[in-house]
Amino acid sequence: MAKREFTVTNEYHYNTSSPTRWIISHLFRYKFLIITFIVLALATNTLYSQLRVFTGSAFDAVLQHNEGQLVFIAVAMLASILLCACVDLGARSVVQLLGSRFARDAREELYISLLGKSQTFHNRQRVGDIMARAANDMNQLQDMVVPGFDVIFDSFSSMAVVIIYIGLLNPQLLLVPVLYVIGFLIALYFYSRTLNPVSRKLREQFGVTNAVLNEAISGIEVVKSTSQEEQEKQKFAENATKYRDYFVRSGQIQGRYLPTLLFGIALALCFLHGLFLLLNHQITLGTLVSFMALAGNLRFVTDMSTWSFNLVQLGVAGSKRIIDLMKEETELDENDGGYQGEMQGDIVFENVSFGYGTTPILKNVSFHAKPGQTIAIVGQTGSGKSTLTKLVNRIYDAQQGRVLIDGKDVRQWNLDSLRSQISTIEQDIFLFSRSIAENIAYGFGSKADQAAIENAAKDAQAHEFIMSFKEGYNTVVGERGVMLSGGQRQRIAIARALLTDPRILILDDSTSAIDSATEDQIQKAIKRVLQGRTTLLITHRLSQIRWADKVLVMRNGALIDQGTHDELMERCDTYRRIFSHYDSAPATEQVEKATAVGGE
Ligand SMILES: Nc1ncnc2c1ncn2[C@@H]1O[C@H](COP(=O)(O)OP(=O)(O)OP(=O)(O)O)[C@@H](O)[C@H]1O
Repeated sequence: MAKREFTVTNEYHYNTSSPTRWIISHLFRYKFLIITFIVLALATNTLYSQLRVFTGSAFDAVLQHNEGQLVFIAVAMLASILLCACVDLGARSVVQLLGSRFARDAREELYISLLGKSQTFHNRQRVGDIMARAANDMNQLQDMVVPGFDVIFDSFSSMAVVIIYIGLLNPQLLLVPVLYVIGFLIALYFYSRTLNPVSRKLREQFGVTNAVLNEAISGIEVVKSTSQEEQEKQKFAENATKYRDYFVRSGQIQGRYLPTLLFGIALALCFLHGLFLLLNHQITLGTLVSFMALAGNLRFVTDMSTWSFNLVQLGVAGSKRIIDLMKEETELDENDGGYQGEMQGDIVFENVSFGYGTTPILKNVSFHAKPGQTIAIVGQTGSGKSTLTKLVNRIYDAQQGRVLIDGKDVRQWNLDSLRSQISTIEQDIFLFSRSIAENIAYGFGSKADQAAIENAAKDAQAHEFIMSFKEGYNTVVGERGVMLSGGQRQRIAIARALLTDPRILILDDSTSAIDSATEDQIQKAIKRVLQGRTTLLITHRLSQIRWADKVLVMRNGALIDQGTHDELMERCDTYRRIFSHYDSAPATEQVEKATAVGGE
């Protein structure tokens, strides 16, 4: 079984070895619905064919002036029509239920799988492509069952029933229909084979087109500010054209569909053959009428097979894309049986090296943070400060060396237990498009009450600005929290961390452009959130560095020195360069200057 960072209890496991097996394993969860549908669909087709036979019998009754039989046939036809309508309604409802359950289960399966994927996986994937698979390919699955499978089963069962009925009328009449069915199946096989690769490419191109659109819309601010609408338009047009070309190609294949022509010829031959048997007194006129009406029923399967097979092909192509996504390798495992203790917050980096690809980013980093200590991390931009913190809660794993928490390698911890006791306040804070209260309570689930949320917000210096909104804590913050300023978002994130009360806090406070009143509030909030937990604090602010028990100085991925602010001022050149002009300029500026020096 593939590695996963998240699983749910009692999860149903589907066979993902191939698209067809996956579809079957989904559908077979609902055997009762399948059997009911098969029985009802067969009953509908039998009743429908019986109606054709009644029509022929009515002709014979008219020719024989048998009024009694004519009345009986009329009543039987009416009853059959009513029964047929009811049974058909049942069949359609059951298959709809089957299709929607299939789509729901598949959506849930994909969603759980995406939640369980590692950060490296999500870095690789384009969001637009995932969305295309999750939305459009999923819809394609539902269409594959209804009307796809529904129509295919219906037409093939109708074909079988028609052949049986014709055989019962007179076995000699089977000659042309059977030849037609054989020809039809061969043509259908070649049709599917030609259409299959085009359908697959069509689905893939849809994913690419969607990803391009998604990127342009997500980065709309950059597109506008750099006046690159034309470039984006062209890029989209190129992809949309490719999509259209596949669509046209698929249409051409459908247009060359042979069975429609075959059917016309077969119907004419059926009539000739029937006429021949009639003239030789082997069948009655009524039988000929029934035969032609039954043969006419084959038109349904001929016409429907073009688009219903196309739907199935698109569904199978969509299934393949969904399975491929679910089967994508992920690097970390949830480690269900791992260590689950209450965390003290002791962090040790032991000769840790790491790179995102082949280029090393962190080189042989070692340090120790005791429970409750605040460790500031400073260094030039791109020196690996954020990367270092990402190894603590296993967003990534160290490639060499070990990261230990409370003396245990993070890889030995149960992932959920590890991550739930570590909070991160990123530089680029992500808020969900939900209410402020929900955003603060995120990570605490439904356990947080309003009073606790408000207390956390007060401690994070956020209560005041939240109350200035008309809807207070119920204000919805817009996608990614766009309705809030950077400083406001940061305080919401601090409130979230205060509420979760983690043992280890990772705080990236590299933002600089904040006015002094807000700055003051943020400083207070950060000072409050540091209390009582081990904190890794990425910062450019001297005031915060002064609170730290230890400062780590990073340069080009190496930890070049560590100690208290005073010790480092005394012995570390790079560090001294950072703060040598502190008296007059803000710390951020100093770091920027030092970055230029440090990078030399
Ligand atoms: N997801 C990623 N995939 C590939 N490379 C990455 C990824 N994230 C960061 N890097 C690279 O790793 C290096 C270190 O980045 P990191 O974000 O850790 O630096 P930093 O010191 O936190 O920088 P800053 O102060 O600008 O935030 C950079 O060269 C960056 O390009």
